[in-house]
Amino acid sequence: MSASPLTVAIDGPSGSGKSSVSRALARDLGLAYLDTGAMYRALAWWALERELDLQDQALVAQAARDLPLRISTDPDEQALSVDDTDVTQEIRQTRISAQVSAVATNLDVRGELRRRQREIIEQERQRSGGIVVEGRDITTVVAPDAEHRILITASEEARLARRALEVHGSAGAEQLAATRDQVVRRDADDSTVSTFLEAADGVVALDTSDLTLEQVISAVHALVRGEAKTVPADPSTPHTPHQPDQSQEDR
Ligand SMILES: Nc1ncnc2c1ncn2[C@@H]1O[C@H](COP(=O)(O)OP(=O)(O)OP(=O)(O)O)[C@@H](O)[C@H]1O
Ligand SMILES: Nc1ccn([C@H]2C[C@H](O)[C@@H](COP(=O)(O)O)O2)c(=O)n1
Repeated sequence: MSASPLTVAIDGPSGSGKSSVSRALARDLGLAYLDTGAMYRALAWWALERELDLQDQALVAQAARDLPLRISTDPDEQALSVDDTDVTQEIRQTRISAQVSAVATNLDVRGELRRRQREIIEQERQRSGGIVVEGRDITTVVAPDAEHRILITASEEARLARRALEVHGSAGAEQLAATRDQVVRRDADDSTVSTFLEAADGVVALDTSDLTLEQVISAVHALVRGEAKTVPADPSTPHTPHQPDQSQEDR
């Protein structure tokens, strides 16, 4: 356990590799791990299970407040349950990936899930010495004061290929086309409410398009150890201390 509590905030678009990298980092450093995307997926699963209209903003926001969610913060145990039903596998289904943005773009839902995320972060800073948290708005809104803030990016082409390989076992034209909705359309929808396609001020951007997963994990370790320099998003502009992003809804 490190001497003072540590939060590592990691954001990035779909298929950039943030979950794989965050889990590995947490495991290596003996920290807790929080997959915030899984929380949005769990809510989408529960709302669909209860046959709610995902377009009904007030109804889905109430579901978010009522959501009986338990999520593991152990990087070695991907476990998530809703009302004692284990949904760890079900939330990864294509039908959830296809519809989750409808709940993730509901601002009242975001307010409630962010509140829960901050609570978990605080608990784990006390209990485990720190946490690696990943999502779309962690570096900017959920934990803008995190000790380390990293945006993991990759070209659209690389992200499509990674996801196609993961879901379909190959990245031919047919598989890439089938993956497009889960990556490109979803990012377009999700980026209407969060900034994760470009690094905010003070956030280190790491382009992983041409890196293996192992190389990315090493690069992130170096950043956290302080061996790599923290750079502003645009190296041509002078670095100014981070101010929490006031432009994004923070409820
Ligand atoms: N640098 C890399 N090179 C090759 N494959 C990678 C790399 N990083 C991750 N992957 C693979 O890409 C796939 C997507 O990775 P991962 O699930 O970590 O992405 P993500 O950013 O969390 O996506 P999402 O937000 O959609 O859940 C996984 O199969 C993972 O093993
Ligand atoms: N902090 C977050 C985390 C996730 N989302 C959205 C974006 C996705 O459509 C969905 C599921 O995330 P994934 O499991 O694919 O990483 O949740 C968000 O808006 N903010």
